[in-house]
Amino acid sequence: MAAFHPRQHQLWNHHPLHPPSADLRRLFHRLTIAFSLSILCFSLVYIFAGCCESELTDNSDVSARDLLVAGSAWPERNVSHADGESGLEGNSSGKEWTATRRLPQALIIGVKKGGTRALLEFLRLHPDIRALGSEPHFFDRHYARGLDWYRTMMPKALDGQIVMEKTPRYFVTVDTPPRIHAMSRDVKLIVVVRDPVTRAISDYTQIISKTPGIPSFESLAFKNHTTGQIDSSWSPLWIGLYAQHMERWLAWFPRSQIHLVSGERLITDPAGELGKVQDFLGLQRIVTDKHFYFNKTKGFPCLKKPEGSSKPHCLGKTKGRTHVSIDPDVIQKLRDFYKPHNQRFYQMVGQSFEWQ
Ligand SMILES: Nc1ncnc2c1ncn2[C@@H]1O[C@H](COP(=O)(O)OS(=O)(=O)O)[C@@H](OP(=O)(O)O)[C@H]1O
Repeated sequence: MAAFHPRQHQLWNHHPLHPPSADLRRLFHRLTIAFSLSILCFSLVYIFAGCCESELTDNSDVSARDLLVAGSAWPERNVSHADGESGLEGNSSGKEWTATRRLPQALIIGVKKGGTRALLEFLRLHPDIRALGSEPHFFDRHYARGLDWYRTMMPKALDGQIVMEKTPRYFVTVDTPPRIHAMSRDVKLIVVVRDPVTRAISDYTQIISKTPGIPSFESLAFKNHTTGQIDSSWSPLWIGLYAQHMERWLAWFPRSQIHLVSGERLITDPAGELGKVQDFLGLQRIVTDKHFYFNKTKGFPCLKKPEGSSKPHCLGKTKGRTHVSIDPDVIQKLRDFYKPHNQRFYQMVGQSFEWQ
């Protein structure tokens, strides 16, 4: 049997020298301390549990900041996952409990090989942006899963933060504009466009790196090499018919709701392009030239001193790689082919990109 502590005894059978009110005061005092300690313990458990949860969920979709801290390359994922967290703790200053998963208010819809990853990763430095790191391919591949599924893919965001994702294939998928319109007629759309000839070579460089031994660029680009007839149905060339794709978007969204980023200027003047994107999104210009430096070895702008790290960082090896070499005659034929398409595109969007 447990011994009865004399002090406990004292509490209930008060000493004749101590009046009952003094005992009660002491009891009250002890209860107050015990209560405060239990609140403190509870809060600590809650805080630590919260931290662990965000660490675990962030693993499935590593944020630029996480990778910068970890010292590895930026992610290039095509795999979607419900826990697409990205830098929540960085952006929300420990306010996770008020953050919710919402449908995106802004989308980077294209173009493939335009510089979409660089744009997304640079935008993610903005505290008012919460962006999914992977490409969810909801409107082009997973639409049947429904908007609730899509919402669960999104990172948690606080009120006032803009939720966004990038899937470059949206730009060229016929069903996508009406589907996005059905989700939100106010969504802001961003397209990074790049010289369609360079873009096609970049695309082919990636394809051949994944499927070595495929036919040469030339044999795929021409229906008939001798007559010089271009095969514009070949995906790397077809994607570059920007006017054709843009026309479908403009049937659903006003021009003012679509912002075009120059893929070329994103490389030569990332801060300038980022400034315009932040204006378009109605955000304060927080990502500025202070964030970038030009890495001569890589030949691309990289992040100078990202938040949470003292080390500069560049995009991974598959971004900004050496292109396969193409015969200058073939390049000229492609330039001639794209010329009228580019002119139509400039007229349609009221903006020139000065591709040759
Ligand atoms: N800062 C920086 N660092 C590295 N690369 C940069 C950067 N800014 C733009 N780019 C260009 O981005 C091209 C890849 O485009 P995407 O990210 O849209 O490709 S993808 O569609 O997601 O596969 C990639 O194409 P390639 O040069 O052909 O590799 C780059 O030219």
